[in-house]
Amino acid sequence: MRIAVVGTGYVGLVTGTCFSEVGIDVTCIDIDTNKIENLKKGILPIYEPGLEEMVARNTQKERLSFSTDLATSIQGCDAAFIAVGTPPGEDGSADLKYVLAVARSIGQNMNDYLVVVTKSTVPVGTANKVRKAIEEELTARGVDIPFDVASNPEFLKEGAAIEDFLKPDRIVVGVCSEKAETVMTKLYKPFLMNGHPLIFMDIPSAEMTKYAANAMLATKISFMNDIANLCEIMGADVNMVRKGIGSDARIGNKFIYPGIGYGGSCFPKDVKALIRTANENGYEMRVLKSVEEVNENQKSVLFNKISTHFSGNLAGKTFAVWGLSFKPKTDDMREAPSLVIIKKLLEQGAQVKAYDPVAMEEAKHSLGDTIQYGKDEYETLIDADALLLVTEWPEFRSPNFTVASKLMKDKVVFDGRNIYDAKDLNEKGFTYYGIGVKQPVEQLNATV
Ligand SMILES: NC(=O)C1=CN([C@@H]2O[C@H](COP(=O)(O)OP(=O)(O)OC[C@H]3O[C@@H](n4cnc5c(N)ncnc54)[C@H](O)[C@@H]3O)[C@@H](O)[C@H]2O)C=CC1
Ligand SMILES: O=C(O)[C@H]1O[C@H](OP(=O)(O)OP(=O)(O)OC[C@H]2O[C@@H](n3ccc(=O)[nH]c3=O)[C@H](O)[C@@H]2O)[C@H](O)[C@@H](O)[C@@H]1O
Repeated sequence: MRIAVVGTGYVGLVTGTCFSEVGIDVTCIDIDTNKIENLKKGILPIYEPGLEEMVARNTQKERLSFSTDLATSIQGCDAAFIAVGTPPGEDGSADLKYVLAVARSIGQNMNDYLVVVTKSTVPVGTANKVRKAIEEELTARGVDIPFDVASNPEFLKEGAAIEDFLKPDRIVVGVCSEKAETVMTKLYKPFLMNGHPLIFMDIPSAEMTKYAANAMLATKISFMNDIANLCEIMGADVNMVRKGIGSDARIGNKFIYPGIGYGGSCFPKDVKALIRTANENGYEMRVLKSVEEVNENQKSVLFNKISTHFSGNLAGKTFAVWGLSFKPKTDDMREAPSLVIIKKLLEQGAQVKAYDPVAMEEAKHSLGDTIQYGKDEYETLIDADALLLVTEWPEFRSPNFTVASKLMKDKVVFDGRNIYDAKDLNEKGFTYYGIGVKQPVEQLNATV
């Protein structure tokens, strides 16, 4: 089989590469000439574990190629996947201009039956707009070429994208013809070996499934952040509460980790877009509005603890920040909570020295030289007044706190992801702050 994947970002590049890995001929297309030229040389636009090797392997086997030329690349394809961005417009709704531009381009160039699959996250009704755009272009050309539209939302997580794509919990496909269902079944057959379900449904339901999934996950996180904040007030420990509720299979132990608010390119924008879609249709998503509000507040929780600890005197203080990306194992800085915390510290006249294993180059696009960047995590600690753990990269999980204590000016840790043991740090002479975590008795006595 042969497919084209239009848009070579986090989703398009992973989708195209994984399809080629199972033996399908794939052309990945992008309008960004620089991106495509680099990909041809094996230079990837993003950091995603395992992707570079997989791209190299499949390019070498000539199952994966890169092009800016959509017109040529879609010829002879069974399906064309649209995987371009759908960023939030000013009113929060998903901006469909990139998706529809690709649809028009497909309509202008297709010469044979094609299934046009929307992989981008798009509101209910988008497949109809895609169909209309293609029909208009075919009419303008005076040709009548059969085609189908389908919706195939993507559920991969950055940092684990290959694993998620190759071994999906489920594959959701919205179709409206048997012919399209047959093509999609053939394409996904290699991924179904281990019993992962391929769920066919109508197109609006598939489009809605994507938003419902992200909204549910965001809700779990905001709920736990609310519980964490209450734990703190009431003298309970959210780490214990999380274990206590997570062992109930109905609740589950995933996505209930409190922190400094969810970030990334999708939860914030998809929650906004769903609220907006509902509004436009006369319905109010009350739960999701609160989810958003809790998340906005949560981004300030760590800063508020810092401000309280230093009695509001942050000018001239130096803070070591470990982790910049919105989550570990990615260089993605979109809506990263680190940006909010750093901005607040800088506004108060503090200095920031940060280290991230892969996201520093990307971070420089938004932070520039307003902060210093460390060669490694320990360098950031030299003369620091406190350490802020912002992104829970594996390399930050068990640092040598004895070394750290010798480098730092003041021994204070603000742990935005609850990865350190409060008692252990206290014993090593550190003052510890987590999110909804009980402070050790010794620390409380010392602060009183
Ligand atoms: N990033 C993620 O983890 C996930 C993203 N999604 C959804 O997938 C979609 C894509 O997201 P990302 O991959 O993160 O976006 P991205 O911003 O990383 O990549 C989009 C790519 O599309 C290209 N593009 C834009 N217009 C084009 C055109 N007319 N022709 C060819 N290429 C064009 C851009 O140059 C860019 O390389 C979004 O709707 C997003 O919500 C869904 C699941 C996971
Ligand atoms: O539509 C998308 O783009 C994707 O969005 C998320 O994936 P992603 O944003 O890559 O990363 P997640 O692992 O979901 O983390 C999102 C944010 O939630 C935070 N989070 C996650 C889990 C948790 O328990 N607590 C928590 O605060 C993370 O720190 C991060 O800031 C979803 O998990 C994917 O299924 C979906 O395909």
